[in-house]
Amino acid sequence: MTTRNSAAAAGSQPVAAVAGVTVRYGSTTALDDVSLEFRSGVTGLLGPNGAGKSTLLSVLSTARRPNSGAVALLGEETPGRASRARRVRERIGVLPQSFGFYPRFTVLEFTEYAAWLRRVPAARRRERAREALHLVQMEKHADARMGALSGGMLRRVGIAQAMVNEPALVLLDEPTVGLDPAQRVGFRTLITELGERCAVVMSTHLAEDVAHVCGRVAVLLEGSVRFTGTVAQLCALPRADYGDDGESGDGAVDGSAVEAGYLHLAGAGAVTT
Ligand SMILES: Nc1ncnc2c1ncn2[C@@H]1O[C@H](COP(=O)(O)OP(=O)(O)OP(=O)(O)O)[C@@H](O)[C@H]1O
Repeated sequence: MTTRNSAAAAGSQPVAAVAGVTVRYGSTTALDDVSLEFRSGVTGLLGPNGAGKSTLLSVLSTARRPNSGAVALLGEETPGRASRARRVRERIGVLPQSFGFYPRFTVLEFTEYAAWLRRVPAARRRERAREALHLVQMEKHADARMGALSGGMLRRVGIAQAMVNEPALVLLDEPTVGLDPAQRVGFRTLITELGERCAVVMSTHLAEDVAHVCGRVAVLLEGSVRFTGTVAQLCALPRADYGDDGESGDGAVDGSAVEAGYLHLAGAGAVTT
């Protein structure tokens, strides 16, 4: 049990928004008329395998253009001119579910390479790479080969490469998958810290991740948004009849309450708060 990220629940301006977004892969509709806004702090995208979470992150990263609908990122309407999309991309950090790397690269070389890809000026690349590695507590492994890292260390370097351009928006696709319980706890702390620096959108199918890290949450089921609101509001759904808001006296929620809210939605219509 932990304290929720209150910054995310605050009524700040949206950092990113999608309106009426539909994405199809052939005959599969991965996102169906999805409208969502993302603000500062950590927002969770919660849903089962195939719900459309990764597809939504690919739209938010500008990697995929929707078949229809509007996308606004960091104050810019996209998709639009290539130069505008590139400008936006330079202010976004992405941790995909898996990322490729040359195994003989050192951790520092890989992070500097990510800085180059994100068009960080040459004079600042090394400094930024070191700062990003410090953020994820990997600076003492800067000279280690990428191919020799454990899964948890690789995920940390993955976060470092996502933060190397000092992004305003960070997209994390299932960042805790494959981590052992202790690593997962450490990662939740790290993601909470990221949410204090920039807006973070994190996809997950783990209710515990949402309970520990997120201020707001959107539940996606079969490509549709079934809930948006605070984590406490999601927890309150099954208990609404009793006037229980799912929140303990210290503003904390737990994973089982999030899971109960999530399961409640399986048989319910869309809820927006
Ligand atoms: N490149 C693709 N080609 C065809 N269908 C795809 C492609 N990518 C995703 N899909 C389909 O789109 C739907 C949404 O997939 P998506 O990967 O966005 O879901 P997800 O919620 O991220 O799932 P997971 O938790 O398993 O990563 C699924 O039915 C999936 O099979």
